[in-house]
Amino acid sequence: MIKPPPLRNDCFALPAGTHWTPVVEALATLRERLGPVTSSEVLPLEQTLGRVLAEDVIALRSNPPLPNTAVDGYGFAGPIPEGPQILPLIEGRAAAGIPFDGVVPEGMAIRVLTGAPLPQGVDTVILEEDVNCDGDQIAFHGPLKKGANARRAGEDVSVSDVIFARGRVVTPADLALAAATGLSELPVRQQLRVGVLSTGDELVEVGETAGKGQIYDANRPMLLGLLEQMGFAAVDLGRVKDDRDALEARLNNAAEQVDVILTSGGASAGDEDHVSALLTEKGAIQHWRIALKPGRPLALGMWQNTPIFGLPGNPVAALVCTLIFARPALGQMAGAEWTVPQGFDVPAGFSKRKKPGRREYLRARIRNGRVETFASEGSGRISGLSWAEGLVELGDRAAEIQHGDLVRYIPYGSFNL
Ligand SMILES: Nc1nc2c(c(=O)[nH]1)N[C@H]1C(S)=C(S)[C@@H](COP(=O)(O)OP(=O)(O)OC[C@H]3O[C@@H](n4cnc5c(N)ncnc54)[C@H](O)[C@@H]3O)O[C@H]1N2
Ligand code: MOO
Repeated sequence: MIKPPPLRNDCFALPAGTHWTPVVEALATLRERLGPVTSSEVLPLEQTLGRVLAEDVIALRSNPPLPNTAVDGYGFAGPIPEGPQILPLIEGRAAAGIPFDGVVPEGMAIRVLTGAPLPQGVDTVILEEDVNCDGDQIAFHGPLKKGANARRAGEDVSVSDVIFARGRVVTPADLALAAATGLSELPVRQQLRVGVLSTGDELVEVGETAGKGQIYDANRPMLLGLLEQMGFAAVDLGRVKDDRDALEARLNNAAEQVDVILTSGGASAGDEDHVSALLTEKGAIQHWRIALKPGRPLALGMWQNTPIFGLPGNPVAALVCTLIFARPALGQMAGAEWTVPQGFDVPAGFSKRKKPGRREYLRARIRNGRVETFASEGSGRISGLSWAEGLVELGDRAAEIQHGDLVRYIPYGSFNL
């Protein structure tokens, strides 16, 4: 006679006998094994936003290129001693883009406008609001330090300085710095091509009529959107049924088109979980049981030299695994630095008991200085992903969290979302 196993209330309990790979171990494997696969090109500056720099970048010009005035006012030679001062004005003025070519004699002043290169003989400027002027001379109170209200040539960046390190992702501010230092083009890497494939007999396409037992493919638009926001070239590989031959054919095709493949669904060990089965049988699989909630049946493997992230089908798990595992790994494959998402310790606005021995991510947001979490931890509750503005990360060892305890909150923005 067979006996039933003891009942489990928590479907996420870590069954004995399986090796549960800690998150840090899986991350370390990815970091160690996945290197840059993209080639480089030189692009005009305006096409480089979000691209990864292929080389260190050197300033071709100083910023500012010449000493200049930081304010509208009057320029002269400093320093100026304490007490009332009267200086005669010389004819002419210096404005941004229209320098004054003459020399300002010692003891005289000249009208200057913000950004104007300092004329010869001028190293100090007084703000026009602090001056009385009758057209021929100016009166004001000292003291003024030599160099007051002036900017030194190269005080921000000197010609030949390294302004960006290889592997940096170009930001809008970087476009300003590159332009200011005379760069009209940058050496960047080509975008990493990341394919997204959904698996499952139950899936239909948005816009189609969903029959009984069918659901709309929600993961694909989400994953394609995530990848695009992270700066990768997202490639839609469509959907495939729970059929091993069809999946194999689709993966063969995908391996020729893209640098890396994300699948969702079929990552677990059920009868219809073909992704993990196929990878085990004909590819190579690195990890597929991770001490993580949600996202424990994550498959990390290779198919014809193309890395595959076999994401769990549940949308919440698919998103968490993409942010935690795929994002830094894809970044490194794209030639960028390995990234660790920036989090903050914030008092918990919730209490919770947790199984030690696995890491957990909860959908969360901050209200009134505390982190609140979504009402359900169900991995299919997609609405919680939209409700949330970030994730709470509970470390492997955490067991009991009480109101007011500090917990790690990682805003979506830390993942570039
Ligand atoms: N006996 C066990 N069953 C399950 C385990 C387990 O350890 N033992 N793990 C559970 C966990 S945790 C997760 S997560 C899921 C993940 O399994 P799979 O990756 O094999 O995913 P599927 O079974 O194919 O799908 C799970 C769930 O997600 C829905 N889904 C799939 N693709 C999409 C999509 N593109 N858009 C929207 N929803 C999708 C699918 O219909 C299922 O409801 O396994 C648990 N089971
Ligand atoms: O861990 Mo599953 O990945 O909860 O949804």
